[in-house]
Amino acid sequence: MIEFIDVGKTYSNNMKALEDINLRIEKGEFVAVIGPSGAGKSTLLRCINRMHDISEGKLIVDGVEVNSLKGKEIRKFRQRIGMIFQSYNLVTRISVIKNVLVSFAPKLPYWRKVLGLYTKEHKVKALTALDQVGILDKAYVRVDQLSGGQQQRVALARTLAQNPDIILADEPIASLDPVTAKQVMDDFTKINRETNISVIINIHHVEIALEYADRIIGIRKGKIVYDGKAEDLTEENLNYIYKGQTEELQSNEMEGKTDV
Ligand SMILES: Nc1ncnc2c1ncn2[C@@H]1O[C@H](COP(=O)(O)OP(=O)(O)OP(=O)(O)O)[C@@H](O)[C@H]1O
Repeated sequence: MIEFIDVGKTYSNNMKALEDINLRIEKGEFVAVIGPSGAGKSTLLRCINRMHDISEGKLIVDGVEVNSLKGKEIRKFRQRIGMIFQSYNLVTRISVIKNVLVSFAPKLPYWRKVLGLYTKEHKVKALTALDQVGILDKAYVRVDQLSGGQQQRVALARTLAQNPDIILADEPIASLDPVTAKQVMDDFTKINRETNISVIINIHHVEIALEYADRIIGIRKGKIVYDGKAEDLTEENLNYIYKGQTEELQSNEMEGKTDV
């Protein structure tokens, strides 16, 4: 379970990115975080795995108070949380399987790490993860020979091989065409249903968020302005989540500001 209690996040430039966040996400939920650009979606996600430190309140993940973790504890904690990015974060000049095997590197003794010697068990786990996302046949292909959607699946397989409790995906389909985007979202759904891993996706495509997620969290100016079932989200709710942006654009246009 992920619990935000009165969480706030202010960046060092005094930008208040999150304010009064109170949130509880149970194990196995499929949640989409939506909101206008700059609303705080990435910040929210990245606080969960301690890529960013919170400035106020408490953030508890499976009983662990995230901000109390230090050094090695943080690395161990992050092993339980898979992170998927828009840019895939793969090493494109090496094979698919080698990219997936990287997820075991933190657990390897130094000499094995240096020599890139993974165990048979690791290889089986990596191949199983590739099978789960439907690209087992690409295991020995170089990543730069794959399409964007296939590369995102490799990233997902790498995360799965790590056997996480939670997957955080920051704009995972932003660089994909609509058909491939849906295939990748289907993968997330399958993983979520089959393994009960919690999936939290930060996403710009509202219609895809509504189609795939069970729960929608709408953020506007660092605050949660909607938290409920996808099927209960109304046009009015959506206007409220995104309204601020529209209003600001209009008022900036009226004031003659074009740099927004
Ligand atoms: N490292 C940082 N230092 C300072 N300010 C930051 C930093 N990262 C984000 N911000 C600011 O915090 C606010 C929230 O940013 P965040 O990236 O979380 O928004 P977002 O909703 O994910 O936006 P987008 O959809 O455009 O990615 C923005 O105003 C942004 O400029």
